[in-house]
Amino acid sequence: MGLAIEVKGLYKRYGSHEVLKGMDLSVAEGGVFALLGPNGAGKTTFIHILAGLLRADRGIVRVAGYDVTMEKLRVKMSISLTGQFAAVDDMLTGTENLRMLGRLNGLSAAQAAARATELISQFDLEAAGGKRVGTYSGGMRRRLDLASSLIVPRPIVFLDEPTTGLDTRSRRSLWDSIQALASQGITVILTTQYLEEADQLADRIAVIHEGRIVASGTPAELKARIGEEVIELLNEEGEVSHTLTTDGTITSIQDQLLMLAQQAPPNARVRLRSPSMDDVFLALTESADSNSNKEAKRA
Ligand SMILES: Nc1ncnc2c1ncn2[C@@H]1O[C@H](COP(=O)(O)OP(=O)(O)OP(=O)(O)O)[C@@H](O)[C@H]1O
Repeated sequence: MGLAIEVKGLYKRYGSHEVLKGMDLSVAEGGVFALLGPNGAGKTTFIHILAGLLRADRGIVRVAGYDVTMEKLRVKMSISLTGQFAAVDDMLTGTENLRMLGRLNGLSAAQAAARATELISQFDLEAAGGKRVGTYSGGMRRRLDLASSLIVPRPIVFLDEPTTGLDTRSRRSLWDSIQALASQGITVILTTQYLEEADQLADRIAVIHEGRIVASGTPAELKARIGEEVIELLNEEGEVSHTLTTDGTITSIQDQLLMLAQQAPPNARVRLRSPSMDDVFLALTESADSNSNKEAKRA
C-alpha cells in the first residue's frame, strides 16, 4: 500500500509567528486519519499546505505520491477539500447546488443530475434536497458541504474540522457518512479538536502540539503508551479526585494502591479503568504547556 501523505521537515511561519516547526508525518492509503490538536495548533495551515492552497516555507510535502509544489495539478486531481465555509449558494436548493457544481466540474446536465441524486441519497438529504440551503440546520449544511466536495470522486478527502459546532446527534450522523466514505476505499484525512471524535472515528491519529507531531498511532497504541490501566481515586461525592497510571500488572497496581492508602482516608474508594484519549492528550501536551507557561510568564 502506498502513502497518501508524506511530510518531512515542514516549516511555516506567518511573519514572526512560527506555526509549523518541523513536522514529519506519513499516512498510509485507506481508512480515516485524524490530526488532533487544540485551536490554533496549526491544523488548518497544515491542511491548506497539503491541498496546495498555501506554500510551505521549507520541507517535503507529497500527496498521493505527488510533490505539492512541483506537481500541483496532479495533487489537485487526487484530492477533495471541504472547509468550514464551503461555497454553496443559500438561495438554491441542495439538489440545485450539487447539479450546478457538477456542471462546473465538466459533467453533462444528465450526469450532474444523476450524481446529485446519488449524493443526496448517500448523505441522507432526501427530505432536504428540494429545500433552499438557507433553511438548513448546521448538520444538514455540513453533509451537503461534504457531498459537494465529492461531485467528482477523488482518492483522498480532506475534512477540516468537519463537526465543529454540531450537536451530538448531527456529529454522529456525520461520522457515519465519513466512515461510509472510508469503506468505499477513499482515504479520509480530517482535523479535529475533539478527542472523542479522533478516538471513535479514526483508524490512526497524530497529535499536533506547538507546531510538531508529538505522537501518532492507532487510538489503542496511543492509549497503551501511557499505561495499561488507570486507577481513579474518588472523593466523598464520588467524583474522581486523582488518577494514577499503571502497567496493568499486580505489582504496579499494588504499589500505587499502597501509596494511595498512605495519603487518602481509609474509606476512600478507587476504581480501575482503561486509559482514555483525554489521558493521552494531557500526558502528551502537559510538559510542552508547562514550558510555554514559563515562557509566557517570562515575557
Ligand atoms: N494568514 C494568517 N496570518 C497570520 N497568522 C495566521 C494566519 N493564519 C493562521 N494564523 C495563525 O496561525 C496559528 C495556527 O492557525 P490555524 O488556523 O492553522 O490553526 P488551527 O489548528 O486550524 O486552529 P483552529 O482550530 O482555530 O482553526 C494561529 O495562531 C493563527 O492565529
